[in-house]
Amino acid sequence: MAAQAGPLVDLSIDNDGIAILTMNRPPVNSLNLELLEEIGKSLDEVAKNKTKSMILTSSSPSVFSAGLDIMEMYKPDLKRAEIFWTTLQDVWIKLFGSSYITAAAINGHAPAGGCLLSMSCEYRVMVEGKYTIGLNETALGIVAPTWFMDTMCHTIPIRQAEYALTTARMFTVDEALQVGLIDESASDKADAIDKCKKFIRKFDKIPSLARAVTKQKIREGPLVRLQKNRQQDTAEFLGFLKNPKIQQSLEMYIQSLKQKAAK
Ligand SMILES: CCCCC/C=C\C/C=C\CC/C=C/CC(=O)SCCNC(=O)CCNC(=O)[C@H](O)C(C)(C)COP(=O)(O)OP(=O)(O)OC[C@H]1O[C@@H](n2cnc3c(N)ncnc32)[C@H](O)[C@@H]1OP(=O)(O)O
Repeated sequence: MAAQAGPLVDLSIDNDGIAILTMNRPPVNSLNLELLEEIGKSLDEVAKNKTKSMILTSSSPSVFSAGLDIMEMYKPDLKRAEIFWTTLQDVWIKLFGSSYITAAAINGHAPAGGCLLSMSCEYRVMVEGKYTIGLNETALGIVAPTWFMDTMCHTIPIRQAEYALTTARMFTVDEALQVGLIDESASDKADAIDKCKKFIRKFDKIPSLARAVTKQKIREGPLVRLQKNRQQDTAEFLGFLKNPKIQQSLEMYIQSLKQKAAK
């Protein structure tokens, strides 16, 4: 993978007071420990500055995020893997449970953890193109953690979520629109950001405390479930990583990604 140039995230505040959080880990914004830590710090910053809203996007021209960095899970140092997983949990708790308004401008592919980040926002606009979005874990022989599933069930109807999760369905932009996995499509990144801003402006006349408490109450179930089961969730993740069969399939998966990239 290419060496990192520049900061892993960019956090800027526009003239309307909207925070734009841009993931910047070329080539595919795979979520390693350091990127997750930086996303977490930026979410803290947005909350601390009482910014009214945030748009999550990517600096890549074709990938929103490739999901978790496979290299964090392949033959890992178990202490780092534990910190990696708890940092991912923290990021999800901060994003899914945030009181400020959140939207994702999905400017490219969003498999697995990339889909999770976008679904944790309140609104999704995806750029038209040959991009796909979804939770593909079962295709990799693994089970998405319960909170990944809960997040999908908060986004699309439960029947569709069950079907998508069990079949590892990767949705095209049109299919995602049809099922409600995304709210709008856009011609390019600028259009996606504009559409996210239009969504954010819908709240101009809604009292912000009422909005925030309503959001938190509606999202309370999945949040409490993870908060109560964090240790068990982490233990399950580490248990997976210790399984030689999982390590073997990871190795094969990495090879297949590399072969595809080399073509
Ligand atoms: C995968 C099995 C995990 C098993 C873990 C075990 C237990 C865990 C238990 C529970 C956790 C479960 C939760 C998992 C959630 C996840 O997010 S897993 C990650 C799933 N992500 C993917 O499957 C996406 C794979 N990537 C792609 O499909 C494509 O790269 C893309 C995103 C569609 C982009 O395509 P594009 O053509 O633009 O790029 P390339 O494919 O050429 O890739 C460039 C470069 O980047 C490397 N790479 C791609 N994805 C990842 C990644 N997720 N992690 C690390 N590296 C990645 C790719 O190998 C290329 O590298 P290079 O050859 O060195 O250039």
